[in-house]
Amino acid sequence: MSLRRGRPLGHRPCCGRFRSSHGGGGCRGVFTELVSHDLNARKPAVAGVEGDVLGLAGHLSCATQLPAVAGGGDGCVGGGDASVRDQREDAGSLTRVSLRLYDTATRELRDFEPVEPGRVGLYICGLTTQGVPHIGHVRFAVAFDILRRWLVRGHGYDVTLVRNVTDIDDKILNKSAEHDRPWWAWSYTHERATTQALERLGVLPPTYEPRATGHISEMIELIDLLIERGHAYPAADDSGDVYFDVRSWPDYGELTHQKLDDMEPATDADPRGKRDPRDFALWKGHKQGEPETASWPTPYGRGRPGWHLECSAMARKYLGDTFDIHGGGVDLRFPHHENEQAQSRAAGLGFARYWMHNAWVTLSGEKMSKSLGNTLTVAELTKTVPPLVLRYYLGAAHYRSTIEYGDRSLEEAQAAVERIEGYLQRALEVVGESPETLRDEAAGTDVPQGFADALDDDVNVPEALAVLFGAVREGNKTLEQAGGADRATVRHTLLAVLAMTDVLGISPFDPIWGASGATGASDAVLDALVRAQLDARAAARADHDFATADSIRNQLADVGVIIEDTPAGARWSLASDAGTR
Ligand SMILES: Nc1ncnc2c1ncn2[C@@H]1O[C@H](COP(=O)(O)OP(=O)(O)OP(=O)(O)O)[C@@H](O)[C@H]1O
Ligand SMILES: [Zn+2]
Repeated sequence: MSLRRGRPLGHRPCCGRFRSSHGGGGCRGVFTELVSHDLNARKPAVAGVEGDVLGLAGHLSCATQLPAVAGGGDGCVGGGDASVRDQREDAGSLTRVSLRLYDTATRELRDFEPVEPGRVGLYICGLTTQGVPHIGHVRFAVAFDILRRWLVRGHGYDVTLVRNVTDIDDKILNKSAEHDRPWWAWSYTHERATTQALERLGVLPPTYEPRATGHISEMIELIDLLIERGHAYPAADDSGDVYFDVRSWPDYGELTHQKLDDMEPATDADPRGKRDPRDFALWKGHKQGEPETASWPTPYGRGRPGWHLECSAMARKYLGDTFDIHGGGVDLRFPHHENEQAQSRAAGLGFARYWMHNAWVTLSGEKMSKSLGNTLTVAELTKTVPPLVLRYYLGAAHYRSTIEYGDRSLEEAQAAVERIEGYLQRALEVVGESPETLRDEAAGTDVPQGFADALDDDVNVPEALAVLFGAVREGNKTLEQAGGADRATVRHTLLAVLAMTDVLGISPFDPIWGASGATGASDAVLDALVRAQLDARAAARADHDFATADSIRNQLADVGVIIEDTPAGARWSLASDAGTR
């Protein structure tokens, strides 16, 4: 394959099937409850970073809308069409433009070109293991999981994903002390809870998941470098702190487009030992009353990592001095990411070339947050909502749009998942194959052009879903054709839908849902049991024993199993409140 303009090495062009049949139409059935443009950004510690930080204004005219689930989406290509306009390169063949990502540093959509052809280094800031994760906490992981899948599946990149664990900080020390637990036990308990929550939501494990406390020597190395270059200094008092000297770095504020002179020190900034109250801690000296085990020896005295420094040190170790994408929640832009970038660049490193930030999950317009007490934990919510539905819910909105939590929007997500699942099950019946036998083939199937274009347009999942539901609608039409559906046509659409659900991490047949109790193994057992009942009912009807047949039907209905009699036999599904009756 020859190299094409704007396409990285390893980029796998998609086949272009379905291009015209699923790409067009208007935007129908929007989830207005689910998504709003209200960024509701928490006020930064300094002046000057408010406004359209995620670059939404005027850009996502359609990206914040989800396709109709009841009727199938009609596609939603109007809003983002400038970026999905194909470039003609080879005579007679259309190829899509290359991947474009919204870079929150430059505040524009940029063509994505990796440092090293064919490879992508992606760093995302993971959680501080101070508590069990709520659904706001895990949104970033779902959003970047979709990006990662698309980089691999759509572009053939070899992706190294690093998601750190902040396993020591003030909050962890305070909370563990409150609960009379060692800080490391408290931290590890919540690291496990986080891993379980992410696994439950089908988030693929990162390539590396480094803990801050395992990278002290890398941090010291970076501090030494910064001191040597005149950008850091040990505190003037004997606190053992080491600070970054913001005045020594003229580009400080570059990431969030602020000037140092316009910045005010954070209200909780401790000025003792600092040259400037805006200087931030690279290293925190051990304080009296803190556990000895929460400090490590350094040339500057015993202490523990500063939050910002750990990410710079771990990104460098696993991704190199310069890497491709750095991501995280929008609230991390300042001061965390600004400081990460300043200290890394001041140390002579290139650091991240693209910055991506996801918006918040809000409840009644407020950021879902432990401190506000308006949280819903993943563990609690998935007791009543299938993890697949929650995954769909968190991933379906554009990553730069706020998700306002609401029961209705969760129900809509459930309906969307059921629509996909219902279609896939019917199509599988017609082709007479199982999801397991089709898995490998689906993994090698190209996704429709419109779907690829949407994801190449700054991971526009709402638009990609519109294409997916367009295919489901077409697939359903084919299945309903009088005289029986053509098997080859059904199979073709079935594979395309399976491929699309794979990319978004919402394939109902992914074994991960079985492990977490949503579908899969437990469903297979349930299916066998219900089918045995349906066979008994069919036998009763054949014997004209309608009382028994009705009784079986009623028993199933009582536990939430809905039966639909079709020319091909009885089919069953679960009512949305099954299991809670
Ligand atoms: N409501 C939310 N919506 C989206 N992302 C969130 C939300 N709350 C936290 N995050 C993200 O979770 C990640 C980890 O955050 P962190 O562990 O610092 O918790 P936090 O922001 O202090 O949460 P809380 O306010 O609930 O204590 C960050 O990337 C942050 O952007
Ligand atoms: Zn970080």
